[in-house]
Amino acid sequence: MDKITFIGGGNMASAIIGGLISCGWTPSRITVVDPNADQRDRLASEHGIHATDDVASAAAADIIVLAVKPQVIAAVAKQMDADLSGKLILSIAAGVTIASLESFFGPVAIARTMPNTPALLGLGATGLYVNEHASEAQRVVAKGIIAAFGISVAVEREDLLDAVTAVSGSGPAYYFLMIEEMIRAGTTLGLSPEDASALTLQTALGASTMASKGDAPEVLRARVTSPNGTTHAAVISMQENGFGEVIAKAMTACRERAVELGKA
Ligand SMILES: NC(=O)C1=CN([C@@H]2O[C@H](COP(=O)(O)OP(=O)(O)OC[C@H]3O[C@@H](n4cnc5c(N)ncnc54)[C@H](OP(=O)(O)O)[C@@H]3O)[C@@H](O)[C@H]2O)C=CC1
Ligand SMILES: O=C(O)[C@@H]1CCC=N1
Repeated sequence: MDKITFIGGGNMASAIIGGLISCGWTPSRITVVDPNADQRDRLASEHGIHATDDVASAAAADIIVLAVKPQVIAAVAKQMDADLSGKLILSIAAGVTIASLESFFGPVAIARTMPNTPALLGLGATGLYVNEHASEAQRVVAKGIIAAFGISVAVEREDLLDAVTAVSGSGPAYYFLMIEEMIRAGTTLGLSPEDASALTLQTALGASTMASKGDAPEVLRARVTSPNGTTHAAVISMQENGFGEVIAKAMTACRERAVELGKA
């Protein structure tokens, strides 16, 4: 059975580890490396996995997940300073290209991915691009790991991973912001924060569940929108205030930041 080591035990590693374990990975196959003792203690007690601060020890694993900030990866490679032939490196770092990763770790099998935090619930949406050094078996392993915490999309070109970051990697935050703002506005309109929150959250769940059943979002929206009714008034206001433009600009900024992070 393959052993997997996460370098970096922060938000995203926690989400993926939670997903792997709830999908049946035994904790004894999973190690996390993190310099922060509190972080290590939390992950070890929460998941029953091994936690260490010894980055070099990661080279012993079959699969090494790079779950540190993009700017830290070069230092991690220096600390490891090991021949990783035959291993699979799975990077989740935003923007960091396969060319950069190969310059740090050598010509080894690399799966560059872009997951998102709903992985914690098994509801992750992940983009995947695998380099030419990965065998078919390693590609299958990478897809299997991702499948443990949600769906995946294999992109045709590596640069499309930055678009994946703009859609789904950072995407949960856009929905959380929408939820925050709807609760705030509902409260301004007179509801208690508790009621505004309960109604907003159930509406988000209901809408996303309906949208996932196959009908196009514009069709579902049309069914809510009575002629010249209340929804029409709200949607017209959103469109007149540049809602589509706001989203498009935000996602472009996201992709540009991913490209920048890859150059850092
Ligand atoms: N959060 C998200 O939604 C997503 C994040 N990502 C990517 O995941 C990666 C991690 O992000 P995220 O989990 O949010 O970040 P976090 O800051 O939560 O986690 C990174 C962890 O790595 C630790 N760390 C720092 N240096 C080292 C080192 N040399 N060796 C081992 N561990 C180290 C940090 O410790 P300390 O805090 O003490 O420095 C921290 O615990 C990033 O590259 C990001 O682009 C990808 C998709 C989604
Ligand atoms: O904000 C970030 O940089 C990371 C990458 C995608 C989601 N979180």
